[in-house]
Amino acid sequence: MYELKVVNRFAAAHQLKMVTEKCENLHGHNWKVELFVAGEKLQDSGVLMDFGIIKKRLGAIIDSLDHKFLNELPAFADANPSSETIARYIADAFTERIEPGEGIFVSRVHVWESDDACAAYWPPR
Ligand SMILES: Nc1nc2c(c(=O)[nH]1)N=C([C@H](O)[C@H](O)COP(=O)(O)OP(=O)(O)OP(=O)(O)O)CN2
Ligand SMILES: [Zn+2]
Repeated sequence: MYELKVVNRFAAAHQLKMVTEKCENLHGHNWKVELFVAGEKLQDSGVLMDFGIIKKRLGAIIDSLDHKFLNELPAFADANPSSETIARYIADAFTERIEPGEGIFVSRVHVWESDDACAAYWPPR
């Protein structure tokens, strides 16, 4: 099995209900996202998938979050925009962009809310 990781970042605002009182106030973070894709078989070129393609697809997803008020996005209509649900959203959105026959899957997404706090999501397979 091979696993690749690409990294991206976004800035956004959110409010979190039912976590701690201070989190209910409107505030923002500079999130860091690490997306992992995995697969068994390399292409003839010796790569699992070109990093450039993965970065471009992740970039489009990050654009949907960057400089947004996350609570207002349809993706978080039913869920607090926590680092956990952001990681799940990114994993699901990337999985939708994988084309048949590409032979990869999203193995993990890390979402760092600060330098010392990170949520990891492993999509079910
Ligand atoms: N499991 C999670 N816990 C918390 C999340 C989360 O997404 N998942 N998010 C928050 C809030 O976003 C909050 O803004 C972060 O607050 P806090 O962890 O207190 O961060 P600080 O930068 O204020 O760090 P301190 O160490 O408390 O100064 C909360 N929890
Ligand atoms: Zn926060």
